[in-house]
Amino acid sequence: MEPIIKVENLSKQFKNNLILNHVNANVNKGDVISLIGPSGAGKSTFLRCLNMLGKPTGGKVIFNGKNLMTSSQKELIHLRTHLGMVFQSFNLFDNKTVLDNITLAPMKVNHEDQAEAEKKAYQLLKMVGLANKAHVYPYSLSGGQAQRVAIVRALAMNPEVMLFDEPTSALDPEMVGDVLRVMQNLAKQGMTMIIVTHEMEFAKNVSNHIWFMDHGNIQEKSDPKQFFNHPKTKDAQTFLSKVL
Ligand SMILES: Nc1ncnc2c1ncn2[C@@H]1O[C@H](COP(=O)(O)OP(=O)(O)OP(=O)(O)O)[C@@H](O)[C@H]1O
Repeated sequence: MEPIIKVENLSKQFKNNLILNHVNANVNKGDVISLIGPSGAGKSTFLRCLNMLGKPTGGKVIFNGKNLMTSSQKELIHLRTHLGMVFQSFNLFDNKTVLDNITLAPMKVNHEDQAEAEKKAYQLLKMVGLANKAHVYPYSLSGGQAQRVAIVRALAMNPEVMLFDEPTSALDPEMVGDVLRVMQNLAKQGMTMIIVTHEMEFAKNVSNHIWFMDHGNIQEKSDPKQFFNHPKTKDAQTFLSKVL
């Protein structure tokens, strides 16, 4: 089976700092990958390079056989709809209702008609326990609710891969479980996911691959059991001794 995403020698330089240093990785359909590592390792930068939100300075990202590095802006807008992204800070439109937040891109970019887009939005809101929030504005949502709406908004585009950038880091502790449960259900349904996270229990119990990143490279790719019980590199051992 061809990987959905192939990352080849990916580099990202900010001024004189090489933040990503020739990263290589493959993502297969159905993979649930937790990308973990110390602060400043390059995890968010890597994730943003996968969908070209941050333009890499070298290497390739091949998504379904297409090299995103050489894709035009127009192609990227289309290709990005297949790579849903959820940010730490929700990024909802404050002046639009929850329903409009969710249906905007499916109607504008995917040219769905309103009835079709709204039907799907209601189904997805129901799935995340927010069916009664369709007509409210984001300011009236808790952080946990806003993040579940952000997940629904990404799902409404029928993505093949979901990218999560520390989706629970900005939440009050009591909200974290609601969001992680939604993500766990997505994983169970077979969604291909890459999650930058500091939630080690989630990484251990839900993902089927751990990518440990430090100093701009993925230093270990393991299954969770092996990684948490027998980290191979000194950097991973040091990291785990601090976070566990
Ligand atoms: N736009 C930018 N300009 C300059 N340097 C940047 C920029 N974005 C990130 N960096 C630097 O790149 C490095 C990696 O940052 P990144 O946010 O990818 O790390 P991270 O592993 O996600 O960390 P954290 O867990 O704290 O979010 C850091 O040293 C950061 O200061």
